[in-house]
Amino acid sequence: MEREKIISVKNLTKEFGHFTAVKGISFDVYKGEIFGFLGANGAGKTTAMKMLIGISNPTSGEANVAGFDVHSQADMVKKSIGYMSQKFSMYDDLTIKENITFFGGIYGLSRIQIKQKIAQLIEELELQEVANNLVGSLPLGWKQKLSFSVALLHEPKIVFLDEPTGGVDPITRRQFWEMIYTQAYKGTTIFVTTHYMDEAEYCDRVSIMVDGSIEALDTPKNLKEQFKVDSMNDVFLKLARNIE
Ligand SMILES: Nc1ncnc2c1ncn2[C@@H]1O[C@H](COP(=O)(O)OP(=O)(O)OP(=O)(O)O)[C@@H](O)[C@H]1O
Repeated sequence: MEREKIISVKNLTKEFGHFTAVKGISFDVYKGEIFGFLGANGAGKTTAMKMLIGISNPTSGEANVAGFDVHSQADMVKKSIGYMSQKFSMYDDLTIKENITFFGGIYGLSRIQIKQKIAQLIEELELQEVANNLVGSLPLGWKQKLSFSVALLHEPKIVFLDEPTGGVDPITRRQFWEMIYTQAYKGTTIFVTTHYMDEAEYCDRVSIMVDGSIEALDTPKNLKEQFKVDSMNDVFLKLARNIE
């Protein structure tokens, strides 16, 4: 059976004046896949992701996300996806319940749906003791898990995660990845950027961007074989060195 493409990108390009940040990238992502979008600082990952979530117009090329064209149907793209940015995006001065209520409203959930989601999330994340505490008082790892859950409130087909685990310890990162696996198992597609190469190993497939171009794209296993190394970290280093 042919796998369902949920993201399809062809020659996608973004120029800022004379500088080309994304240079004609092409790739497909399949339903339920965990797709790692890697690259060094400044490689163009965030710029590419912004085009895929419909908040930045491509200079040229095409991208279809969840069945919608990012250029002409950006509003539909936004409704079909969840997004969690590098910068934690909840309100520190609202409680956990208030944040869920607020974002549920933005995503168009009814009052009953919001109530159900609050109960569900508080139980799943074991936040019973702190549900009425300000989000600002939570440890970063908890905020990130909550932020991920909030990005999924409207049950999007795809969730885009831009360096979701920055700054937390390996155990918390591992717990975060358990949540990602659970969600992918339910059929949600996960598009994730990360700087942590151990996390790249957890992805179904990984693309590696260097200076605006995708220089490698395959499963972690195949990439390690292709570059004749034992870890994704070494794949990354070898690729960056070859390009220089
Ligand atoms: N609005 C903009 N105007 C001009 N240049 C920009 C703009 N946004 C990004 N750039 C440049 O495009 C390049 C790619 O930036 P981008 O943020 O996409 O990289 P990245 O791979 O996401 O890096 P990081 O991991 O640091 O977030 C960088 O050289 C950056 O300075």
